[in-house]
Amino acid sequence: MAKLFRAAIMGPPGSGKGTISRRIAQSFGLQYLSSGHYLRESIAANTEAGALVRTYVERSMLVPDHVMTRLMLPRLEQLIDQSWLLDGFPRTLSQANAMNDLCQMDMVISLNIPFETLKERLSARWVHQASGRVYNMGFNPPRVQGKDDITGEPLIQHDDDKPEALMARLRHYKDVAKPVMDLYKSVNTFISSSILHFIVVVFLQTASEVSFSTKYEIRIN
Ligand SMILES: Nc1nc2c(ncn2[C@@H]2O[C@H](COP(=O)(O)OP(=O)(O)O)[C@@H](O)[C@H]2O)c(=O)[nH]1
Ligand SMILES: Nc1ncnc2c1ncn2[C@@H]1O[C@H](COP(=O)(O)OP(=O)(O)O)[C@@H](O)[C@H]1O
Repeated sequence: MAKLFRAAIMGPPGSGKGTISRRIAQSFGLQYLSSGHYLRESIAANTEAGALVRTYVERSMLVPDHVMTRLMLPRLEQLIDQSWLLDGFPRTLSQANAMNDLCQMDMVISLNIPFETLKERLSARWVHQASGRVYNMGFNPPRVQGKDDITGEPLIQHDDDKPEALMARLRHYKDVAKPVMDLYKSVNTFISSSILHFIVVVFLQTASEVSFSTKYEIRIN
């Protein structure tokens, strides 16, 4: 059996985690698992658990660790014989420790993006609320302005993507992410975006059949 590959991507809001990980997963044939997606699914299911999750997500607060692990770990257990890329999980040390009890990660990618770039990207980010599909008026605009490509439903902008909210979100991200990064650095599974840039460039040079990659741009600080 081919060796399995398990990776996670980390980065502050607006760093491009969702955008790049969907593309990496698609081109390397990995299962893509997004914590945000499963949380939105749980909210849409209108259960008691979903109602609780909603109170956190609506305020851009981290959902409690025990709720997150109960949501994510069973899904990972089902994919025990597959390769995957995780977006948005683990986000805290407690989540990373719970993950480690289930399986070892082969690679953790951290996107390291300058503040000014995050600000620009988030102010131009439009999302389709129900699916979490993300657009950017400059980088990957929708086919019809203000409308989701698949459903045609209206796109929205999140209040906390505004520049005034960004500094606090970033500070919070750094506080929570640092112990997680330290953990993965200590077991040598950690790569920063400059190395990721190198990997993607090599990939571009060797996988010319993957047309999306030629359009991808990664900024490094
Ligand atoms: N210019 C540019 N924009 C990007 C890039 N990657 C993502 N974006 C846009 O930046 C915004 C944030 O990306 P997203 O994937 O939602 O970031 P996340 O919050 O880390 O998951 C979105 O509007 C994306 O369309 C990139 O490499 N270059
Ligand atoms: N691993 C996690 N732990 C706690 N809360 C999470 C986690 N992943 C996602 N969330 C919650 O879901 C929201 C949306 O997540 P996501 O779609 O990954 O967007 P973003 O990258 O902008 O935070 C977050 O603001 C947070 O409230």
